[in-house]
Amino acid sequence: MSYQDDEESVPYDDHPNSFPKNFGYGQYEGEQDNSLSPTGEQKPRILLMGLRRSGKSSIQKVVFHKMSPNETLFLESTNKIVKDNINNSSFVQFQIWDFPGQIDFVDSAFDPHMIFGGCGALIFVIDVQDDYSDALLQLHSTVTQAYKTNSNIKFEVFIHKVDGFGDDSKMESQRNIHQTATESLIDAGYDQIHLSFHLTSIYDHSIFEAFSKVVQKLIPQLPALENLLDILNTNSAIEKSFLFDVVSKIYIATDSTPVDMQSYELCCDMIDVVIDVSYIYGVREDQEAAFDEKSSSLIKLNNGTVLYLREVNKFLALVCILREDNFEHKGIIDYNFLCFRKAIQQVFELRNKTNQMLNMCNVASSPIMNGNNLVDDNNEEILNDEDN
Ligand SMILES: Nc1nc2c(ncn2[C@@H]2O[C@H](COP(=O)(O)OP(=O)(O)OP(=O)(O)O)[C@@H](O)[C@H]2O)c(=O)[nH]1
Repeated sequence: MSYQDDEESVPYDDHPNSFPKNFGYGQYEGEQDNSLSPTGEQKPRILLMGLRRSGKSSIQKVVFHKMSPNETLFLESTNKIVKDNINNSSFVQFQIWDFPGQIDFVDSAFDPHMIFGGCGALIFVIDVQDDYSDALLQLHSTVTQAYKTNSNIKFEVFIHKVDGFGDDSKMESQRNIHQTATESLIDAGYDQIHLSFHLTSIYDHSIFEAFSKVVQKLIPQLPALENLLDILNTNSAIEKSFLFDVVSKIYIATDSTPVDMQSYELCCDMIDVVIDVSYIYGVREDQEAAFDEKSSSLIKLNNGTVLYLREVNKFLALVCILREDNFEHKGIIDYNFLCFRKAIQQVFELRNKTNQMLNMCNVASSPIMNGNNLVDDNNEEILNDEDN
């Protein structure tokens, strides 16, 4: 068994809705692999696990590489661990490891510390269109093994391929899976393990919404971002606002009011429109990217609602939903937005400073921690040992 160090990215030109190279996630030919962020921080790792053909690679390709869902029909089975560096705005930096379905982690040949040690979240994908009893057994063994190694991991179960299911069947599958999985953990004495469940499909926005929630749990600054969005909403009569990572369309934060799926979908569609129109009409010869500080968009819906998008930085956009009447005070909204953008920059700067200081302290005082983080080289060794 070997692992592949970073994904062979699908060439961006192949996909009609793809971004140019300098706009995308992941690593491209010629770039260096680096499991550290530019500030020297160890990137959290997200593991994608589940049985064969459950849909792991499809999820990763659709969310982070703009592959259209239909193209995933032609994906070949993964036979190595595929690592993908997601290296975008400073809030969205992590590595995704896509595991082949046939790997058995309970097998003693694998060092669980190398796999689960630096892991932030473990996504276990269950194909709900198939008989999922084996998947539930594997979920149990994977989660318990991971928890024994690293109790800080967030466990996320994607009840996947729910397209074509009615609301009742979706709820029933979720109830069954939730009940069986949690009961088996409690019976085994692991009642402290918390599993989060998400109904997902690559054929609609549910996969982006679920990934948004996974990523948000890995952003320590989330409460600060939510607070800033709440303040912006209150002072600008905005009903709902999302801070989007433009490339993947996952939202890294929203205000404290509940998310309704329709609003999220509308905002995602708006991002698509803005990016597409920008790339058709907005790119000048001397420009690399069409999404810049002047990017903004306003869409009036026929129900008296307005969608308003503003660029926050190269990779982030704020998308707000508000009543048309309240948009009469556009000047105030724009002024408040500038204050919001400045505050976000300050959060970035503070985070970078803290990380640099922490790294200096770690280098000085904790060689063990560094050892634990140096997963790449060691991992290669360990997984190659399997071959021998
Ligand atoms: N209907 C439906 N099919 C899906 C969905 N996601 C993935 N698939 C299909 O499931 C099949 C397997 O997808 P893969 O992404 O290759 O599965 P995998 O888990 O990576 O498989 P291994 O690499 O063998 O472990 C493909 O034909 C996909 O098109 C979904 O949300 N709905």
